[in-house]
Amino acid sequence: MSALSGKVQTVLGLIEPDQLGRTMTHEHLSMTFECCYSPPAPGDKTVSQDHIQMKNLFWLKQNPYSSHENLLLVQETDAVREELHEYRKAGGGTIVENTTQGIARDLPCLKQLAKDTGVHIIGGAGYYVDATHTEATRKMTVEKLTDIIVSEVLHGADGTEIRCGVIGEIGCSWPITESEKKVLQATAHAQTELGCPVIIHPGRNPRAPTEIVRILEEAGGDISKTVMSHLDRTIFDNGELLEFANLGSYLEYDLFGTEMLNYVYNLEVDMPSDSQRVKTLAFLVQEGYEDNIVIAHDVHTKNRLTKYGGHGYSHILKNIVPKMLSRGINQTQVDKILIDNPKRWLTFK
Ligand SMILES: CCC(=O)NCCS(=O)(=O)O
Repeated sequence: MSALSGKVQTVLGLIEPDQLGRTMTHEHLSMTFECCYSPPAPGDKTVSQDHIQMKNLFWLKQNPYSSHENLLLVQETDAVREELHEYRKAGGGTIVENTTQGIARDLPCLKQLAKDTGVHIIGGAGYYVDATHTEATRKMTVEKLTDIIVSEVLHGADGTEIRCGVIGEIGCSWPITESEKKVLQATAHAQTELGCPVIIHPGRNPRAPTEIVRILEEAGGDISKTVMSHLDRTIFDNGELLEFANLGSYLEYDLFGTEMLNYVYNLEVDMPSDSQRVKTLAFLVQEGYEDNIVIAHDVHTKNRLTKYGGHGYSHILKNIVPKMLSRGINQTQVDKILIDNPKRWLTFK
C-alpha cells in the first residue's frame, strides 16, 4: 500500500475520490498542436493565414489543423479560466488534462487554473506521439522511460514539484513506431509499480486499440485501469467495437462537439456527429458496457473554445446529457459515465 492508494492525485495534491464529481476524462487546458499542422488546400492559403475571426469560423471548424494560430491553445489561458468557471456552474467537478511531453505541458499553469476556479485538475505523465519524441527520448531504454514516468507521478514533472495523477495521453501512431512501443512498455511497468490510471491515444486505424492493449498486457499493464481514447474516430463497426470492448479497458468517446466533413488525418474516416456518438453510447449501454464508458470533448485547438464559437468544456453537461436521457440512457447510467467510472479509473490501487 502506497500513500497514493485509495486516493486521486490532482495538481493541488491528493483528494478523496468522492470529491471528484462530474469528470471530463480527456481535455487540454494549455498546449500546442503544431506537431500536427496540416497544410491547407491550395485555394485556402489566404484564409488559413488570416487571424481567427467571425467570417472564418466555419472554415476553421472544417480545417482546424490548417491554421497555425488555431493550434496555440497555450495563448488562451484567460479564456480557458472563464470556461472553467462556466464548467463549475454547469455542475462540473473535475477535468483530466491529457497534455504530455511533446505538446508543451504546463503544470504550473494547470495548478494556477485549479486554484483560480476550484475545478479539480489532474495532470498527465509520459509522452505524446513519436513525431514529438526528442532524439534523447528515442534512445532511452524502457527502464529509463519507466523511471521518468514514475518520477513524474511520485515527485513532479518538468522541474516542478507538481505531480501527475494519470499516465497519458500516451501517443501512438499508425503503424506504431519502435519508440512508441517502448513508451507503452514503460507505461505498463510504471502502472504496475504505482497502481495508477493510464490513458492512451491510439493510431488512426481500427486495429490500433487492440494492438496497443496486447502490448500493454504483455508488459504487465492493468487493462481494467486503462482508458482507450478517441474511439469516435477509430472504430466504426459495431461488431469490432464489441470485440474491443470485451478486452476490458474503458471506452472513451472524447470528441463531443467536433463535427467535420473531412478528417484530414485519415480521409477514409467519416467523423461522426454528436447524435451518432450518443447512439453508439446507447448501443454500448444496451450491450452491458455502462461501467466502461467515459466521455469528454478533447478541447485541443482554439476554435473549440466558446470564445471562438466552439463547444467549450460544458457542452456535454449542457447539451449531450439531455440528449443521452432522450435516447434510452437513464440517469443512473449517465451518472456512471460522468461520475462513477472516472472515479474508479482515477483512484490509485
Ligand atoms: C493532443 C490532442 C489530440 O491528440 N487530440 C486527438 C486528435 S485526433 O487524433 O482525434 O484527431
